[in-house]
Amino acid sequence: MTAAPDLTSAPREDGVDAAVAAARRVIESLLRAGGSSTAEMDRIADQLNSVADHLDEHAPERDQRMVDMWAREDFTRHDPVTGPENAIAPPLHLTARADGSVRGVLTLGLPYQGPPGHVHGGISALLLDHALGVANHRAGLPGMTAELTLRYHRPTPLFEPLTVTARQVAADGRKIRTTGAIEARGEVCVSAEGLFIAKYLPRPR
Ligand SMILES: CCCCC/C=C\C/C=C\C/C=C\C/C=C\CCCC(=O)SCCNC(=O)CCNC(=O)[C@H](O)C(C)(C)COP(=O)(O)OP(=O)(O)OC[C@H]1O[C@@H](n2cnc3c(N)ncnc32)[C@H](O)[C@@H]1OP(=O)(O)O
Repeated sequence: MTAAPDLTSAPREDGVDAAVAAARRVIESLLRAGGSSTAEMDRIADQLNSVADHLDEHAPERDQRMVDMWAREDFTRHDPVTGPENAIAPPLHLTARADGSVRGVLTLGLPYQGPPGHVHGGISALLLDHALGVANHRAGLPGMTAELTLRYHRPTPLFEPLTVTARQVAADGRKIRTTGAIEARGEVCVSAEGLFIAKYLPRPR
């Protein structure tokens, strides 16, 4: 069986992707440790600030970095859902399925908590907005989100595999209709319907 084609950038094991994976671990570890931890937080703050200082000293100008971010035709590497260069991305890795839909599996931890032990509704909305956007891209007719309607059927668990799916279902002129869902243990936790308008802002040059 051949692997499903990638629609988002698979993280590499070295370079910035590895540093970003470490940063995600730091975010989770800080939240896990919390205010009553015996860890030396003042020292940790100094260390983290010195890492950030080093990164800033070696970063390109922001305008140049924006051009770089939008130079690729296939995947974005910086976005807050799938981006291997973005430490706030879970990240979600999406692949194309033969039926035209897109699919990814991820497990969310403490940084994404809303209700006790469950995923924040805004995080579910973020995942679905992006997955619907990637489904539109895959269908060859991308657009900007004009409306996103979510139904929260049941709480979405942390610490368990979640399956995110999306597909473009109709296009009428510039109006694109796209649906998606987040499932856990085979049950739909959140479903989404989106209206997208075929338009994109110019890329930085
Ligand atoms: C260049 C592509 C980039 C490629 C990069 C390379 C690799 C990328 C690879 C993968 C990335 C894949 C996917 C990306 C993933 C996720 C994308 C995230 C999506 C977003 O995160 S995106 C940010 C949030 N999004 C906004 O920030 C939109 C703000 N907004 C606007 O920018 C305008 O508002 C707009 C554009 C929506 C419409 O403006 P407009 O001027 O173009 O169109 P206009 O108003 O003429 O409407 C035309 C017809 O749509 C109807 N219509 C319009 N809006 C409607 C609404 N809300 N409800 C119901 N109907 C509506 C009208 O009623 C009319 O209908 P009719 O023709 O029948 O009269």
